Amino acid sequence: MAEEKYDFIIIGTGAGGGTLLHKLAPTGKRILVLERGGFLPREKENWDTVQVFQKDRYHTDEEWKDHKGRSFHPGTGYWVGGNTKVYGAALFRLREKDFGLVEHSGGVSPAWPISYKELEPYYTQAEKLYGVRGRRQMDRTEPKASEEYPFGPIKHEPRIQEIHNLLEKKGYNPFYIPLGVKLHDDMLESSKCIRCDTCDGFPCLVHAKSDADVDCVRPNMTMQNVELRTHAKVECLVTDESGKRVETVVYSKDGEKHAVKGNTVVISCGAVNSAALLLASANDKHPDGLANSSGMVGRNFMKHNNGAILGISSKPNPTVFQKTMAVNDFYWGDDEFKYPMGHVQLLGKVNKDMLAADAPAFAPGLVLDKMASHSVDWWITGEDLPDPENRVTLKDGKIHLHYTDNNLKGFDRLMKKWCDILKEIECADYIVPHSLYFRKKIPLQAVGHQCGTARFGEDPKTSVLDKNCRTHDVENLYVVDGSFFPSSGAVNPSLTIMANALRVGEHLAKS
Ligand SMILES: Cc1cc2nc3c(=O)[nH]c(=O)nc-3n(C[C@H](O)[C@H](O)[C@H](O)COP(=O)(O)OP(=O)(O)OC[C@H]3O[C@@H](n4cnc5c(N)ncnc54)[C@H](O)[C@@H]3O)c2cc1C
Repeated sequence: MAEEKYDFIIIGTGAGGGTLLHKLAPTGKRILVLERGGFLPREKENWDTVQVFQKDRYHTDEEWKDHKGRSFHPGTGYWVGGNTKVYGAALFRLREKDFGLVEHSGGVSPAWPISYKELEPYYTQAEKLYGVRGRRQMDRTEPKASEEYPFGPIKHEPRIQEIHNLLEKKGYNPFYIPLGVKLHDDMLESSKCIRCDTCDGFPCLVHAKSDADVDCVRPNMTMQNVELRTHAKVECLVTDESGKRVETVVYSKDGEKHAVKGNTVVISCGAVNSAALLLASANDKHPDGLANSSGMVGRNFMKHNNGAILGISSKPNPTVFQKTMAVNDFYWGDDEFKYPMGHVQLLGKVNKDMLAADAPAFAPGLVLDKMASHSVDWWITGEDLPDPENRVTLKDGKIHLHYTDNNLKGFDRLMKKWCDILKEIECADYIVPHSLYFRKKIPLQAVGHQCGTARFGEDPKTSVLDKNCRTHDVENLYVVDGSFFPSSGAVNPSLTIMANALRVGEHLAKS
């Protein structure tokens, strides 16, 4: 195994790793990026619902196991850009209170070691980097921002505007989803985004979605100090004799093992794979896994309580680009329930092929088509709480994921509440639960919002990373993907991962 030496080695190119590369590339330091996937191919199948949703074309065919040893296919993909290649690009800031300790009906959501104010400048940078479109001051739970969104909001289509108006009339506060989509509504002829119906959950064939590949990796990969190796899966990290520094990164490519050295090594493989990599790197000095003196590596895995519903009414819904509106009126609870409930947002428009995989429960063909053409489709998120027993382990080199639902009371109330509201405003004669979006038939598959497996904190006994996301135990090892979350809030996680990567990047660039 030939050895080469770099200033920084970044492992993984998703929301965390890709954004970090963007921050570090201008330093001129020698950077090696190792990514287990390749570039996601641009092909007609990018926008083919059957390929994407029924045949899982862009998901890994790897098998993970649940706590009973049953195999399942996780809803995750390995590409340059990571899961941002298929995400819905809803780019939210956590709420200010999410950074403190919050009492939930199901327990406590712990405080972060940094405040919202400390992360705020990096949220602003991340919104600029990913060109977020939105409008401030419509969402009452929105934290104070130092700047406007870089671009105005993506407008609702007529049916959604109608629902927006109906909700407002009832006293609710619908708002525009902050979106990382390169859409210029007023100049569609020159807009990169063509406002189509294959965005949320699909790769973007015309590269009009702001993702870590298009916005961070590609613009930097031709720089002389940056080297990207794709199809390079990191297998383990080897420390020096003291166990205090990572000396060598071992990866496999084209069936061969390679070793590289880096002054600083940053893991960003996604919360599950980063934990797996630390566990796979156990040695004499770190018998329970690298940087795991706390025993917390792999624990406190979170993925949100998620639900999707179709509100079907007699009125057709010809909306094409549907993911434009959200509601946070119940984020912190309501008059009858004093604990947090969660967040409501529109999904990308559901079509008959997305419903088809659930066909035994419904009538096929025309009926599915009719349902899809009359439905308005919603995504509900509640916070799940960190539980040390919800965890990633490795057995015989295979990922095992143990997860038991928690904190469901507020989430269930929100689901019911939202269904009642849709009926009240006559936007749903009936409601159909829709389980396809994250393929929730086997609930564990739904790992899109994975986080928490190497949380940051002040105390090395209860956390894996310090405030700067450096491992407490190994002085040149950092983690910058969703693993660092001590709690998950109830809005989509990516903007927080990106903002934090910029924050950690600044620290690394200075040091
Ligand atoms: C269908 C879907 C829709 C979503 N919609 C939204 C949304 O609208 N808004 C939002 O905020 N979030 C959304 N998410 C979640 C979002 O995509 C993730 O939160 C985010 O991508 C996580 O970033 P990350 O850096 O932690 O991991 P990832 O983005 O998953 O990146 C991990 C990277 O590490 C690489 N890797 C893994 N293991 C190794 C290894 N051993 N060696 C080398 N490389 C490795 C992977 O290939 C990948 O490139 C969605 C997710 C899905 C699946």
